Amino acid sequence: MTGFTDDRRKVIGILALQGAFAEHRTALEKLSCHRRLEVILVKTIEDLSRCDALIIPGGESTTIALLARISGLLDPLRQFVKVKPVWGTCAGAILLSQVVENGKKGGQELLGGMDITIARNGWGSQLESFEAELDVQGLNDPKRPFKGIFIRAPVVLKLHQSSEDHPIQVIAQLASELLPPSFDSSDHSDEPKNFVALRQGLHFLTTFHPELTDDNRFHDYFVRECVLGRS
Ligand SMILES: NC(=O)CC[C@H](N)C(=O)O
Repeated sequence: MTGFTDDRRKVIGILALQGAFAEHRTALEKLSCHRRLEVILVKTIEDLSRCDALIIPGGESTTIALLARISGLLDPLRQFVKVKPVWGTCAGAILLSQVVENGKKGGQELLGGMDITIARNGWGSQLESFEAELDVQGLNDPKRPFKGIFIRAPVVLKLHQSSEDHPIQVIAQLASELLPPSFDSSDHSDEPKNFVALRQGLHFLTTFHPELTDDNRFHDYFVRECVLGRS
């Protein structure tokens, strides 16, 4: 609503079915603006209904989706994604994607939200886990690189055509020379395999784990741009 100021603290939920949810809570609590936030762990439909925004942590996307179905959260989460800001990290990024490749045999349930195709475990067994400095032009203090921690991370394969209202913005990239050999220049397509943090409209995804570092610039970005910036 134009001109409306909301003095209530924003409630940020962290989906707490499986994975690195506790680390996200710690990172949010260290933000300078944390007094404007209430951070809650989300395990039930009632928890979700209190949230103004949600973080879906890393872990195992198939397990998180299964537990969401069992706890009756899957459809409420799909509704939530349509109207409120969501940040997905790693497994959470997979859940936020529209299409997954290399998903679980027999199919894998997604929430959608970001118009992209993502490859689960996209780095393969060769580079299951690695750390790399990221170019973070979309963050505060952009000249300072960010240590990206990638753990069986997904790879963004394709940005789908998105409407002018909701363009996809690249927030962080991995230097091309850090891509595994299977992604080198022999692949002449312009698919964006080095895009590791993207924003589209309300939503934000990182294919790595900012919550496992002491650098909370991605948490600051999500809160500032997607949550508080909307009041
Ligand atoms: N660190 C992670 O979140 C790993 C994601 C995991 N490979 C999945 O499919 O969900």
